[in-house]
Amino acid sequence: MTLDYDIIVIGGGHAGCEAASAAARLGSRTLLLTMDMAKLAAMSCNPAVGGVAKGQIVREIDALGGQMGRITDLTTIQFRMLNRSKGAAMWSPRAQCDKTRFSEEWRRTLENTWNLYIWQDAATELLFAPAPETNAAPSDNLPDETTTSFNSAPGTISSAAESDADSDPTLRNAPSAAGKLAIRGVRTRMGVEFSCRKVILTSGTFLGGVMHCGASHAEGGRAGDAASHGITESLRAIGFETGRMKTGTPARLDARTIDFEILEPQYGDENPAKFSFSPETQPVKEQLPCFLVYTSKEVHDILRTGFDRSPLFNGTICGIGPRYCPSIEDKLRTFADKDQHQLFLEPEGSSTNEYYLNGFSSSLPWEVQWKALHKIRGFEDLHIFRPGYAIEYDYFPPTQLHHSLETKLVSGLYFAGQVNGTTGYEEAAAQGLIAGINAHRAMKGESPVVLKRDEAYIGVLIDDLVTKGVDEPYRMFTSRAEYRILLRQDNADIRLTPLGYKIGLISQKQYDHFTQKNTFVESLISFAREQSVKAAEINDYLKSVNSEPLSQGRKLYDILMRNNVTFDSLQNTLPKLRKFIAANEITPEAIEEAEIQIKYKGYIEREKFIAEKLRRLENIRIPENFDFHSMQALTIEARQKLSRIRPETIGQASRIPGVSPADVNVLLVKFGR
Ligand SMILES: Cc1cc2nc3c(=O)[nH]c(=O)nc-3n(C[C@H](O)[C@H](O)[C@H](O)COP(=O)(O)OP(=O)(O)OC[C@H]3O[C@@H](n4cnc5c(N)ncnc54)[C@H](O)[C@@H]3O)c2cc1C
Ligand SMILES: NC(=O)c1ccc[n+]([C@@H]2O[C@H](COP(=O)([O-])OP(=O)(O)OC[C@H]3O[C@@H](n4cnc5c(N)ncnc54)[C@H](O)[C@@H]3O)[C@@H](O)[C@H]2O)c1
Repeated sequence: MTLDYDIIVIGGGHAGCEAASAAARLGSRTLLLTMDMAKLAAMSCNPAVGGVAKGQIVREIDALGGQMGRITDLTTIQFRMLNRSKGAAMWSPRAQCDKTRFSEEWRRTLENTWNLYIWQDAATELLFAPAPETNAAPSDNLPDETTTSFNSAPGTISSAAESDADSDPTLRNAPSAAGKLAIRGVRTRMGVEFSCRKVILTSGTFLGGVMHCGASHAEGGRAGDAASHGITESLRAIGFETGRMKTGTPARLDARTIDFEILEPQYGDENPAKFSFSPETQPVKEQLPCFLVYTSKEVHDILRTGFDRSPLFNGTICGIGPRYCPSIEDKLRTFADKDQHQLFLEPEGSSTNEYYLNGFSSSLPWEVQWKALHKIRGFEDLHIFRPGYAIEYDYFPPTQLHHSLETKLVSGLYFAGQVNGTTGYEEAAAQGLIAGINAHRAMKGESPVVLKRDEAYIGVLIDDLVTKGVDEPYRMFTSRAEYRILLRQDNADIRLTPLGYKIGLISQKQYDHFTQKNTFVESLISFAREQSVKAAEINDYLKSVNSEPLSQGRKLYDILMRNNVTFDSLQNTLPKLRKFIAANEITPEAIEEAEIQIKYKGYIEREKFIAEKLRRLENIRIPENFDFHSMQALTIEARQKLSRIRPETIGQASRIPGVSPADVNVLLVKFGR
């Protein structure tokens, strides 16, 4: 018996859950095939969402109509806006989550998504067929009449998506049939064969997973889960490149055995914000503290006694590890002169005694971890639920993907998440969302959504992956983005919600909420532009915030451009401002947005100008099958790299490592207008 779906998502992690949710909500009959449905969107490592640059990604996911922000809000136990003291471009929301409730909330969401079916099993083989000459038309995608379906109800597609797709530059032309093979189905460990038109592979750290703790090593996708075999082999057999990467996690500790009285607490924000732009979630009400603890020379000395048995150092693990989330043994090597490292002790939930020790990731023998941890102040009587371990797994170099996240070798096959060499829940979820959207759009014969580098961190992430590839687990940083002032967490909705609405993921209600916020922002900015303020009215206030007093009246707008001057504090001084805000019921989010737009206007305009100038290169397309080897004027290295990556535009070609400005000029002479 064969079961048929439009789209099959393999893996119910952060990427797979977003992919399945998006594809089904857009109208594709979707199957989420995952090894354990009790662990949907499981947080394999730290129970936190967001942080520097990752928080911006979560806001973007939410603005496009994804779920991660909403589910984080529903399960937050501590919220902090990191980098508040820096400029708005650096503000990064971060939430500590209740790990169990996060996963449960995802399960509730997916189980109640129409058009989405879950099957608990392991995919062991991908099934291929010869690719049609061109991308299949929607009518070719009807299920085979001879196959059996659970439910034949057709999905609905937003009409806005269909009418506007071609006029929106974000929705680029679909790649034509991506090679000689097309995906046609999946076979599972239980021997079930599913047929489908699209597959999104999101199997995370599970492919060929091997876990290490000292000399002990065992197969597994993460602690408590089996590894997954068969997929890598079936892809390698048809020409995919694969590699090995590694990552690690720290010990989990029993709160009953920690002396919290002597530890330094770290509380959440007094007025916590939240991730989702939707009014349907609220900021966390009752927060739990994290705690700071510190290693010492004594702790380091004990850890060093295990180095010869650390699989990271004795050659047992050869995969490439994350430079930016190093293990404690890596830190001792890199910073050999430091006698102390700060660690964060984070609760894993509100109804568990389990604590996560952020910064102490390790694969040292468990007894070395145990002894060293007992020397940390506050941990003298510690009980450890489980020691830290490292894991090695297969990934697929992401230069094998189009920007749509469809593979270049197999039409209809998409990769998203850690299988693409990234690390982090947020990076995975973002890719899952885009792959889900694009697999659905390809089903309908519509062009893929490709976000540009000046539109979203998600655009930067995917462009970096497919253009530059990865030589270590890729995590997002603000420094990876050229246009940080444009890509702020506060304006993710302005950047992306119109697109989310257009493609059909943002509801009318949410869109109306968004337009209302914009109206508030604009009216407040206009008010500030129009209102003059007399020196006598405001000088006392200005002195109180260490700002130069006025010698004559000025527009409110000009005063707001100064440091330390905020709408909030000005409301007490200027009754007309207070009345305007109250009469128009302007929300705190809109006030904050208006203030950021006023304060950063000059910077924002400068970045927009540069982005516009450089966009010219993004719009010059390179023909799909162009023979770069025929261009003698290019360096040999450029010819090789361009032939391998096959950039779609001159902008993308210019970002490929090894393609010089001189090579770009050669391409411009050939293809420039
Ligand atoms: C030990 C460890 C430490 C980590 N440390 C951190 C950290 O501190 N912070 C952080 O952000 N990230 C960390 N990561 C990585 C983080 O877990 C991933 O980046 C993130 O979960 C990736 O999401 P994903 O959806 O790509 O894959 P995963 O979350 O790994 O999900 C993969 C899913 O696919 C399913 N699956 C796999 N193979 C198959 C198959 N053949 N058939 C059906 N289903 C399948 C699995 O059951 C699972 O549900 C760590 C991971 C591990 C294991
Ligand atoms: N192997 C992996 O895949 C892996 C392993 C570990 C971490 N990570 C990722 O890296 C991130 C950790 O990186 P990070 O150290 O830059 O943290 P972060 O991005 O969460 O926060 C940035 C900074 O905020 C500060 N901070 C404040 N409170 C904190 C708290 N309770 N916990 C942690 N930091 C806090 C720290 O100074 C930290 O450096 C995780 O959020 C995770 O996404 C990935």
